[in-house]
Amino acid sequence: MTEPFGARLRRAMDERGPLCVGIDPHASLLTEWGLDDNVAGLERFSRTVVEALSDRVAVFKPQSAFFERFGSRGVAVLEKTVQEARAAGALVLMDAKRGDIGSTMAAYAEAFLRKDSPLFSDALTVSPYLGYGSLSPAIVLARESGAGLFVLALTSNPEGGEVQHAVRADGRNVGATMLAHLAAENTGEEPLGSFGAVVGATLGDLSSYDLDINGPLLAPGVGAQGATPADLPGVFGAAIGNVVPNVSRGVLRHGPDVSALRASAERFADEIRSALSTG
Ligand SMILES: O=C(O)c1cc(=O)[nH]c(=O)n1[C@@H]1O[C@H](COP(=O)(O)O)[C@@H](O)[C@H]1O
Repeated sequence: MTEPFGARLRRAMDERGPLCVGIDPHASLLTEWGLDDNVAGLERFSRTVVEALSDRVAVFKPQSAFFERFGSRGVAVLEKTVQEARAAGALVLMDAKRGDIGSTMAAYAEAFLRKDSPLFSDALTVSPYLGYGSLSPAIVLARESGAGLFVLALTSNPEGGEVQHAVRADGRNVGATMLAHLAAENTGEEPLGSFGAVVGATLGDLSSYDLDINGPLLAPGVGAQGATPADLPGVFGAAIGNVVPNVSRGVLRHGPDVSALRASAERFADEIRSALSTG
């Protein structure tokens, strides 16, 4: 049986540091890299990022939309990117933010979390806003495959609050409710549960939330969205040890030069390390 995602992630974070680099081939980045905004450019971009960083970052997070915009040939590049990154020793978190009624969610789970699927990834981002229970087919298959999920709880964008801060009849807000579901999912798991939350690094002090979910906290927003590694202890408090900060454009804008990409990722990794030690 495959070792559960949470255990594999914990080891990767301990060995390599917790940085997650996003593979987000924006059209503007392809142009900045001197590449054409087409499938060949997409392929070159993704391969360069994987080759530059797969021996040093804990996790890659390819953003599916940037591949889907090229249709089936873009998805073929995504498949190759996932497979090459995993073969090179990095974990892959597929950022596809899937969410649907349970019976359809089962098919999304098959696409990304069934071990022999062409897009099988170590973990998948999912949206719980059709109700946390609608995610249950993905949770079941993730457990079976030794994969993980990252559930959108408190997102980094300013618009997220209208949904996530909404207060329920029991007085708890929606984001806090998602965190509580995840804590229940991860109960008793060691060294770390496989069911993570997405919690933006841009959100400021989150001490009113219980972030102790015994699972990873994906923290997007570092770099282009304005958060810095030094902000992380103030945002995550005692949960800092389980935070996986994501940087996409902040690193990617340094390409296509491989050593510049590496230097940028190392800088973020160093800043994160010192934030963790002071946090
Ligand atoms: O789930 C995510 O990855 C995500 C959640 C969130 O709340 N905010 C957020 O920015 N993201 C993703 O994280 C990445 C952030 O990219 P940069 O702003 O370029 O670092 C993008 O791929 C977003 O889609």
